[in-house]
Amino acid sequence: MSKHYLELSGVDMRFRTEKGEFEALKNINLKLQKGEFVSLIGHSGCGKSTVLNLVAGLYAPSTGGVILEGREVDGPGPERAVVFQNHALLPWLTVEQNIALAVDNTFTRQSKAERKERVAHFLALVHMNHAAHKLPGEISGGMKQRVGIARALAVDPKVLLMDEPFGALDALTRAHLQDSLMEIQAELGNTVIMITHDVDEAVLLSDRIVMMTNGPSATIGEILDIPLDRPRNRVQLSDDALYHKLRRRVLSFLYEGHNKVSQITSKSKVA
Ligand SMILES: Nc1ncnc2c1ncn2[C@@H]1O[C@H](COP(=O)(O)OP(=O)(O)OP(=O)(O)O)[C@@H](O)[C@H]1O
Repeated sequence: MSKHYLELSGVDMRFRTEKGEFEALKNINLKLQKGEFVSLIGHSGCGKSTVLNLVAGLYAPSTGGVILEGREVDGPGPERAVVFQNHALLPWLTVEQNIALAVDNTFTRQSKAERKERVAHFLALVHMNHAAHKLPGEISGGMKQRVGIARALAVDPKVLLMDEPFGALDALTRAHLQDSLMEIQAELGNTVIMITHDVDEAVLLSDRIVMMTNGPSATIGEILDIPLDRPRNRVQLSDDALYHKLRRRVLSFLYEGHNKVSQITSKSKVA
């Protein structure tokens, strides 16, 4: 078994289009440890969602493979839960029922009482017990996103995949949810891959930031370690020199322009 928990190994992704084949990703190599929080950042269209879809098992790589705990991913599975930007809750079910549906489908051998308790636990974890009986149409965008996260976590995924989970939210709600996510991850220790366009969000939440070059044939340009102590406090970090250095490194990567895949993958540390 690979000593890494999750691995993308030599992954290329080519799509068939009307104009012929389009190579979105070229030679993606990434290894994650269990419990690691990794962000993917890069310009629009570089292939971040494609990477996530490959790990989710929604796409099969054209070359290479995705390996989780030594086994090749060959389709979607409950051990890899996805949270999208637009929460995708079923509008005719209450908050509680939305989570219960996922729990009931996954834990078929558990008693009704056990499943009910699980739903309540995850509702409480995202501070949504007070709205358990509301319909998605009756709650705010931030609350819907909390429910989406609870639903994803309630099935005990080994890997949580998040595609710009807070992208559609106002700054304050976003900050609250980032804090909640850090607390939850500290408690549950899920392995997370999150796509974001927000440099501050990436530095605040991540153990490592994976920076992608522009497509076509996008690849990993640089991987930045984020050695900031946890728990992290956004107010304290605003005065932290290392935080600013890391932030600057990501910004300069994004603004340097990476149209051509000229460099081999480098791993950088900002000391
Ligand atoms: N099913 C598909 N068929 C053909 N081309 C695709 C398909 N899915 C993605 N692509 C192309 O692959 C490239 C990467 O797309 P992807 O959605 O992964 O980028 P992204 O980095 O997530 O973008 P954004 O940040 O704008 O969401 C784009 O050029 C896109 O047009």
